Amino acid sequence: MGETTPFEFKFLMAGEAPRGSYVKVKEGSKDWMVAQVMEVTRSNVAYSLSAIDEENPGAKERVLGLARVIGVASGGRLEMAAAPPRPGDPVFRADDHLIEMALGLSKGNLYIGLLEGHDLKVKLDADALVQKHCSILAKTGSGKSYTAAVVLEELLEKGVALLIIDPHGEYASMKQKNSKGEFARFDVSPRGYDVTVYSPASSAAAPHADRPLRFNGRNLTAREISAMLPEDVTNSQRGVLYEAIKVLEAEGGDYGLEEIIAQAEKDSSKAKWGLIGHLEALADLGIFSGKPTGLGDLLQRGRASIIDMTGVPPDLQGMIVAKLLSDLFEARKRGRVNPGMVVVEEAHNYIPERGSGRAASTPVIRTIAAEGRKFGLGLLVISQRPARVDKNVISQCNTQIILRVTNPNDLRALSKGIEGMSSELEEEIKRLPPGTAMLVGGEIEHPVTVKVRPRKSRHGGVSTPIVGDGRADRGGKAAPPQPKGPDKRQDSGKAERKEPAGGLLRKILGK
Ligand SMILES: Nc1ncnc2c1ncn2[C@@H]1O[C@H](COP(=O)(O)OP(=O)(O)OP(=O)(O)O)[C@@H](O)[C@H]1O
Repeated sequence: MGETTPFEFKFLMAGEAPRGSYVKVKEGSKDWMVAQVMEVTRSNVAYSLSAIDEENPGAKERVLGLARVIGVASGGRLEMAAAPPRPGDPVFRADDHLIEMALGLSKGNLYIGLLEGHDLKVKLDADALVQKHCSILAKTGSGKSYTAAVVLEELLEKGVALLIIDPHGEYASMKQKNSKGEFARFDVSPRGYDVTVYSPASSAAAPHADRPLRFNGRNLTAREISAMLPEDVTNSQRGVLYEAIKVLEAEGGDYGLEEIIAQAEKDSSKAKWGLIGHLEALADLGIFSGKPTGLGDLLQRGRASIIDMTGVPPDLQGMIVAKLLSDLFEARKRGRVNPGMVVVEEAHNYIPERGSGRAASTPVIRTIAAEGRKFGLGLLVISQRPARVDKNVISQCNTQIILRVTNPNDLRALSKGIEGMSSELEEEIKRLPPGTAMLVGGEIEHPVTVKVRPRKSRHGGVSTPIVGDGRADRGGKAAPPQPKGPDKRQDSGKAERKEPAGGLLRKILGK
């Protein structure tokens, strides 16, 4: 009792300081100690059985806040608090400038949203995000693709070239302007972006695509084809491939996939059938026929190229991503294409964690995660199943954007893969409302909770209702809850604005 520590303190509230908001208290004579309100408790001794006061029970109500210390702002820098604040000292609502400084919010140039509990813009740093990679992890319906699109819009405005692997064709709507959202409150002007949709499927199967995605299928080396094959293709099957191509090369012929298949068929081993099956699936898709797509076209400054995988079987998607990203990474190493960022939606399908699947694309995405920054190729991975995404890749992502996650395995995976993830943060993550994200890492010094800004472009990830009560078709689950939050949040935002910054809150003795 009567204690404060350099880590936390309790205080009696006279004004408003909602959970998650920031407060300040003098540390010593001149510097401010900044703390975040973690818990708010309301109590009234008049209602305890031993002391019922029927005359004026309201007078005995107390609102207590528990604040966790972030640090001490000293000379424009945040330092660790060495001493506890003095019991009895007044606690104030922290002002915007101090919060910006303490949390490192002012360093960035990508506007993500408003800090929870304060109408303060939270910005991430474009260079750090691209060079040191980023992950967006959340359960379905939490606003994952919406938030991803907000990040992508900001990157496009900074002139970053984007290549988006889009399994469900959700991102094509970035071309169009958004028509609904709290634009004024978030200081956002709707607009569309320069986006080209490519499809690996035939033009009949993908009429919505702007262009087909095609590769040069002539004289592919055994290594190039091998890199496209799923991880579970055996060494004997790969051996058949190397033999077939060796013969075709020795004949000096100009060969394509058809010739490789025909040559592999001549092999006497049974292993050939598994290989031929994969090669035929690729040939049937027509991905190697027609004019090859220019790699330079795919990475253009301030523009997004979307690889829309709608209608492409999952194992072929992995093979296409493997080929595309290997070619792109090689071209980037040689400086033949612009720097840029590769965005992988539904990343658990393209870089599955061991034991939860295999994909041909795993090795190249791991390579980009490990070496991409040397060559100016960033990675943004998005998934609703953190536990099923390759931990090697997640741990390479310096900036994490986490929305609501409730599955215990996924929460465990977040804790393992992300530095500084505490059990308290895990609790927070379970409770995040849709459209509210926690930012961890990057240039942000301390995890922050952000109400993600409205999209400038139209959101294309809306589930299709299949029954009258608004249930959705995705995985048979109910439609993602529409964010009831914004209205409520707006109210609380207004209430907070009424309270003058620095409103006096009286601190009482510790616990
Ligand atoms: N920041 C936000 N502001 C306003 N609305 C939002 C915001 N974030 C999400 N939403 C709303 O929540 C809905 C669900 O978001 P989103 O489609 O991004 O979910 P998801 O997590 O990607 O789900 P799924 O896995 O089903 O694609 C969207 O239709 C959108 O209307």
